[in-house]
Amino acid sequence: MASTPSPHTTHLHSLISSSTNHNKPSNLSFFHTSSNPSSFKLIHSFSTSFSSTISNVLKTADISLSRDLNGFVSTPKPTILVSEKLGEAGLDLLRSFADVDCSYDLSPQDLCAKISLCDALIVRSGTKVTREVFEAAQGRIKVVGRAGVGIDNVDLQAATEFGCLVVNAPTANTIAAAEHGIALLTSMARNVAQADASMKAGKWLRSKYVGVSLVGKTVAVMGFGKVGSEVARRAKGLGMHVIAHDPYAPADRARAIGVDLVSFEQAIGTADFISLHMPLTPATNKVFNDDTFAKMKKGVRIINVARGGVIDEDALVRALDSGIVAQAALDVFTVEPPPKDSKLVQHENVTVTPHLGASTKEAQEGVAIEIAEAVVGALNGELSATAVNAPMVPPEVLFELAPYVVLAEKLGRLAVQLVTGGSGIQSVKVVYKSARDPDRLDTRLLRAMVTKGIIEPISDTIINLVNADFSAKQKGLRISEERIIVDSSPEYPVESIQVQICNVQSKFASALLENGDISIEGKVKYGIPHLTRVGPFSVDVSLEGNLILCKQVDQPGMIGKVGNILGESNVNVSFMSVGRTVKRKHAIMAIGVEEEPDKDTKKKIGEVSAVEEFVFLKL
Ligand SMILES: NC(=O)c1ccc[n+]([C@@H]2O[C@H](COP(=O)([O-])OP(=O)(O)OC[C@H]3O[C@@H](n4cnc5c(N)ncnc54)[C@H](O)[C@@H]3O)[C@@H](O)[C@H]2O)c1
Ligand SMILES: O=C(O)[C@H](O)COP(=O)(O)O
Repeated sequence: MASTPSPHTTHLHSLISSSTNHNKPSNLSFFHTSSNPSSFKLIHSFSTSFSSTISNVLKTADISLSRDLNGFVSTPKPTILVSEKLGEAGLDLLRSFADVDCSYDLSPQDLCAKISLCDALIVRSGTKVTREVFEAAQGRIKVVGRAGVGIDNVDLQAATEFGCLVVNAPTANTIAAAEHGIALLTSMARNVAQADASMKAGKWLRSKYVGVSLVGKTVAVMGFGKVGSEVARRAKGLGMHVIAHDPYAPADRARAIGVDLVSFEQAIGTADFISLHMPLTPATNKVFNDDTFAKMKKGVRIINVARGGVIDEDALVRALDSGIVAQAALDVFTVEPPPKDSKLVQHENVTVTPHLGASTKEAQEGVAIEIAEAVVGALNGELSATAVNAPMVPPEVLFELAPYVVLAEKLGRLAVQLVTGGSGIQSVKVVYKSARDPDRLDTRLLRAMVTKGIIEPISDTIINLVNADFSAKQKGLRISEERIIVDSSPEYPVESIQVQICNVQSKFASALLENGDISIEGKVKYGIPHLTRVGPFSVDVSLEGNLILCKQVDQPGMIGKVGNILGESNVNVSFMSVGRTVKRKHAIMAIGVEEEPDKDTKKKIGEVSAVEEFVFLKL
């Protein structure tokens, strides 16, 4: 195991892959700025120099998975523990390669007892792969395979710390989940489950179970990803009007199937049915709560085949009791299985299924094959396209790039927060200014970090060096790169990094360039990442804590006014910088703050007469 990582190396650890695939072309492109003779063009598949750099890194890394796996592969037969039911085709594939131990329904203690004898573990959503499991494995376990999409039952941080690769099977159960969503939608609308139960209890209640029709009704699909878009397609086939909310879905993908992308408020305020398909992330945790139920159309019907945690379940019971929500159909729960006396499960207007979304024969066979291939490949030391974490690598390996790695992620994270919800991000450009010869500057790690910064806040996928390009492609996100050679010291790998998000609307119009792209730029100064440009405005603040960007009329006293408001609310200002394009016209202030200002404080800043716009950004 590696020595304790520094904050910088933690980022590196999270990005280093287990091995590299020299054959896999990347979607990376470098573009030429013809006006600038020192820039260069390379429509790129991984360059030889790059591949060998990474490869060498992995070969020399004491704890690289490559090396662990190479060592492991030389042992006669690995052991794979399968802790939940897996399709036979997947099991056959595993058995042809390893000793397979199918032990279902293990207690946490039994799992911990077995794990030190296993090289890989395959689970579904029912097994909690906790830090204790990795501790108990005593370094033997190399791969955890999640036979499905959601990886919220695996402690990814612990897996990464213990050098264990986690892979999932993200595509094989999409249709099954979408079909289950539609099954719940239609059966809920016609009270199928309730009517069935009443008949089995000897009753014949024709007038009690009059349903509602679907044709012409509006369904809001919340989360327009793989499952959401398939649900939308099917709902259109039922004659429904389909709208969707997904701040990060491309509008043209929605348009192609006749779906309007709308804001969260519009979606929940106009829909007759709301179908949930977003991942469980800190941003979506309990996003359906008392406040949001109150904004819904009275009598709305809710379907959840995503994750229980996106709904505040107590609030849903209240909304059902008050009639705001007429019915709910739920496949997933905050705690699974839910308590037997759960008011939600027992509610007469609620239809429930025990997390069956992915449970069709076809999906389970598909998932089993997908995960078996991924686990066997990983045990053979191959690059996995569905890796969701990465093993740790010693800090010295990419020490030089460490502060730039942090800068790249923070710029991505900041840029994505400047996008107005509903805009849909399709194209991102990363511009590196460097004095280095291009062959001596490996930007794949930096690009992966920008990708990580952009995607992680909007997804439950952990982005690393292995899966950054794959994840961007899956989300329809094109990341292009430009390198501009500048006349400075080649001692430093990068002079500046600029992140541009193309053709989107921004919450903070001052971050837009003339061509309509959001643009932010940063540098590393004394080892610390700094924000140095927002749109056309130069600033200089270190990227630590949180940030307020504020555009105001360039006049005396503005720093004091905003500073006072923050001070009165006990918000500590850590850094501050003012930039302007033309004297006495407009300026922007970049203010580093340690705490997030509360609603009132933000309101007061917005009310300062010379403040034209401002935004709070989490780093
Ligand atoms: N019930 C089941 O058995 C079952 C089966 C498959 C998938 N799932 C769950 O369904 C969900 C979707 O799976 P998927 O394969 O479609 O994933 P996906 O990543 O393809 O799609 C998720 C979409 O949600 C969007 N999103 C992120 N944050 C959002 C927000 N705040 N508001 C609205 N949209 C947001 C993303 O941009 C993305 O387009 C996941 O939670 C997954 O675990 C459940
Ligand atoms: O995230 C998923 O893939 C689904 O929730 C399916 O979970 P399961 O494998 O436990 O059925």
